[in-house]
Amino acid sequence: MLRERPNVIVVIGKSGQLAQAIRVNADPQSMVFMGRDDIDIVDFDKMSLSLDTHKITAVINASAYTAVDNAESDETSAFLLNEKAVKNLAVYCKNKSLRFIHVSTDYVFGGSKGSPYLPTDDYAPQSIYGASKMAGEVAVKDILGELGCIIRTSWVYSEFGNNFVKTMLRLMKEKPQLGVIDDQIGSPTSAIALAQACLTAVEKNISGVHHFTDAGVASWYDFAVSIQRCALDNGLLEHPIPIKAIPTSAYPTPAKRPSYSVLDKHSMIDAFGIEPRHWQAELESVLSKLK
Ligand SMILES: NC(=O)C1=CN([C@@H]2O[C@H](COP(=O)(O)OP(=O)(O)OC[C@H]3O[C@@H](n4cnc5c(N)ncnc54)[C@H](OP(=O)(O)O)[C@@H]3O)[C@@H](O)[C@H]2O)C=CC1
Ligand SMILES: Cc1cn([C@H]2C[C@H](O)[C@@H](COP(=O)(O)OP(=O)(O)O[C@H]3O[C@@H](C)C(=O)[C@@H](O)[C@H]3O)O2)c(=O)[nH]c1=O
Repeated sequence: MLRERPNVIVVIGKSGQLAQAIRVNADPQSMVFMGRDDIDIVDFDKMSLSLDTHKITAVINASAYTAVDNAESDETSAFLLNEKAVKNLAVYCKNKSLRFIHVSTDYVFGGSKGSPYLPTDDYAPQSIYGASKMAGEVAVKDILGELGCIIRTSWVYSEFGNNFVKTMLRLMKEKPQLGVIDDQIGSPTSAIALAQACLTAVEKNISGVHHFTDAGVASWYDFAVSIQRCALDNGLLEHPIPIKAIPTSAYPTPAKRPSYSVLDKHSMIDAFGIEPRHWQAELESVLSKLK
């Protein structure tokens, strides 16, 4: 006897930070995770064949080209994944009347506003990564209109994959001292909290552009100092090293990053009914899992 296929939410991405965080948050029976070995989202026909094997209620796109500095010399790959693949997913969702939750970044903004960016503020990406993510957002808006949901977030970290927290912990073990930029301001965000927001967007049928980050504001230097303090408190590090606050000019990188990219979360708090926790509380939770 043929068993009826269950309805599932498809998550594009498997080994990335957000994909793994969604897996921790969600009912495994109702989710299918598709990494790059399972689906070719850059080719519409191949992608459709893979998606057609499931009975889908919604698609969450947790995939992206996220190597900010590498994107400066690999624009083609960044746009393939952050624009073309997003277009493909949006068209598929439109054709099948599926909900599409897409995740974007604070790096679509320029950084000169000086007060928290609203979901409706103008784009001014400073990097190829930011420009490619902007192109993906524009595609979702054009193709799906108010049927799509874009969640912009920033400075994501977790116990999974690669991120600033893990880089800092490694460098704090290897180096006698560190210099960390203190004139780029944003909001660190736990992937676990972001995953919950993505699932809430599906559950509550939320559409439009919303900002989700942890509460509070920090420079990368503030974040590094807190990482070291928490890691010493819970035994992840044995001894402190000096951390020097440095200007952006003292840490040259291929990609330019916004000097200020705090995101205004009011529309998200109203629509999602989520009150984000402060980033320092989230940091303690994540570091306790790394012990
Ligand atoms: N990391 C951050 O600081 C921030 C991230 N964001 C956004 O959040 C989202 C999630 O980011 P995050 O979890 O950190 O990303 P990661 O870099 O941790 O993971 C990237 C994901 O993209 C998938 N992927 C990469 N290349 C391909 C490909 N060719 N085909 C299919 N899938 C592919 C990977 O698939 P696989 O599972 O097969 O490895 C992986 O699951 C992204 O949209 C990102 O732009 C926004 C702001 C900050
Ligand atoms: C390693 C290191 C970095 N830095 C600086 C460089 C940079 O300005 C900042 C952050 O460095 P990273 O390269 O780890 O982070 P970066 O890749 O810029 O992180 C970004 O990723 C993408 C995907 C996003 O969408 C953004 O929201 C943001 O999280 O810290 C130092 O000042 N000292 C250091 O020792």
